[in-house]
Amino acid sequence: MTLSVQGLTIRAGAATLVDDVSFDIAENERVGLIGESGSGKTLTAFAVMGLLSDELDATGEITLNGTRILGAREKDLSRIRGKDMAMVFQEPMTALNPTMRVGRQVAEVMTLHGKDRGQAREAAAELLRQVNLPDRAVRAYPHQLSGGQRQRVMLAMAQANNPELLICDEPTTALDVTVQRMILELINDQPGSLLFITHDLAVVATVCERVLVMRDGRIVEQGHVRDVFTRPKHEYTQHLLAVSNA
Ligand SMILES: Nc1ncnc2c1ncn2[C@@H]1O[C@H](COP(=O)(O)OP(=O)(O)OP(=O)(O)O)[C@@H](O)[C@H]1O
Repeated sequence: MTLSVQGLTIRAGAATLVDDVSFDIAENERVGLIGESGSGKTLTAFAVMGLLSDELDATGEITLNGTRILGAREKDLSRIRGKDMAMVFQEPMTALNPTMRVGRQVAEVMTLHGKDRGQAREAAAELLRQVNLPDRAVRAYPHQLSGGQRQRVMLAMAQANNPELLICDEPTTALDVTVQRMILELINDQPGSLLFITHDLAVVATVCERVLVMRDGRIVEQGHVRDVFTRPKHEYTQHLLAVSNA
């Protein structure tokens, strides 16, 4: 698996929200994406997933295993999304269908990509068990679960087809510390490549090998976590580290 993002620029009218962003993620590589709120992290992740809304104008090149993502037709993207790459969103309630039992939602990600319905149902129950959800979760609706449980449903869905690239967008922000730790361990146990958006530098230090630092739509610094965190070159990275150690 190789993800390549080259010169990604995203505009909304006259405003440039993401400005000439380039990075690669190699097979099994774990990359953290940090930076202040509004710096363009989520938009970058959405562009990689082919999920940018139509009113945004995106240029540059994004390829996954050589297949073009940016500008690809929805029909082609839907074959890749949820299969080769999957995303865990910041707020699971917006990504889950409130009217469908969670077991069925997890199963549907698999039937959509060709798995037999019965097998998918069994595999969904197993995936939900693997993220430490109680058996009753299979038949629950999203609103009947806690925030941490819903986030684990998202993780089960994201893993359903063993994607080569998993993107997590602040998956633990709204959760208490114990549940945060559990979700992080589950993410850490995932095979494959990872793009992990977070405000928590300690998480990046534990989970990731490489880190990208974004500010005002640009990547201001990128490198190995130990280099960037011990010898930050950019003033903004120095600031982020100083604040996190305070
Ligand atoms: N559809 C849109 N139209 C116009 N502006 C948008 C749109 N989506 C996002 N933005 C703006 O783009 C900027 C980057 O947003 P983005 O969500 O990528 O930030 P972020 O770094 O993920 O922030 P956070 O850490 O708070 O989630 C923000 O200023 C946001 O208001």
